[in-house]
Amino acid sequence: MTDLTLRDIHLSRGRRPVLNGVSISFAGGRLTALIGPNGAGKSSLLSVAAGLLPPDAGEVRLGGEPLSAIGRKALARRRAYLPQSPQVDWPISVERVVALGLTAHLPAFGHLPLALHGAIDRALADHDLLELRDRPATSLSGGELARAMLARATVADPELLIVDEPTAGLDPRHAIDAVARLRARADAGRTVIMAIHDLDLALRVADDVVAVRDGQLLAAGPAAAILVSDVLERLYDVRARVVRDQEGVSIRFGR
Ligand SMILES: Nc1ncnc2c1ncn2[C@@H]1O[C@H](COP(=O)(O)OP(=O)(O)OP(=O)(O)O)[C@@H](O)[C@H]1O
Repeated sequence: MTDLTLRDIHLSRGRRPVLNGVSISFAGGRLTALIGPNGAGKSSLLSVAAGLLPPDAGEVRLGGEPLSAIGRKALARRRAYLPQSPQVDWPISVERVVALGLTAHLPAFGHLPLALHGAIDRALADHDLLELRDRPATSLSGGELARAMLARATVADPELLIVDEPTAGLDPRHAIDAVARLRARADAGRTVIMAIHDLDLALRVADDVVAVRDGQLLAAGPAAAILVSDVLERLYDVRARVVRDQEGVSIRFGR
């Protein structure tokens, strides 16, 4: 299993400091939820963790190796990243969108190897996309496109999976299915990190929670220790109550 470690990360965007000395380790085989208010720096942190945005200072290591020392193709084979608002700019089929997630595993020329067809079929089925496989991705609804993009990010079963708001735009059934599949990937030994605003879903599946505010870590640890009133009130500046009943645990916010 592969750990991802960030050490003393500093990042400015448009001259504004957005990450100020973030150090954190994401353990292999665990699902970590990254939470925090709008503009806290979650997406920036995930982009740095994925090796897509070089930090101004600090270092990211994957399995002990600096990301900067891992070749681009090798990194593309080992990690997948789902951006916050993915887009498709031209009308390729849903099946082709999902197949793009296998690009780093393909020979440079020739047909898609038969062995990879099964992975595409599984990803389409997992994300309830079988009936949409031949539709142009540009014709999908917001939630359907979000599912196609999640299928693309997961089709190669990467050892490091970084997803930015994977449930945004999904209805309750698809959102629950999506986080359950992320949970299953962590159970299979992958390192899974998701930024998420739906804390009830985070409570349901996350092993660990990392709370970020103003570009700094406010708290990090096991989900049950971080998703508590005191931490959530300091994180979001609203009243927060963790409610336990026969249905399970949920979080209620109020002002
Ligand atoms: N391309 C950019 N240029 C300049 N500033 C940026 C850029 N992208 C993000 N920022 C700023 O960086 C800060 C952190 O943004 P980031 O997207 O990482 O926050 P976030 O925690 O993911 O927020 P949200 O919950 O709203 O998605 C914000 O102040 C944002 O305005």
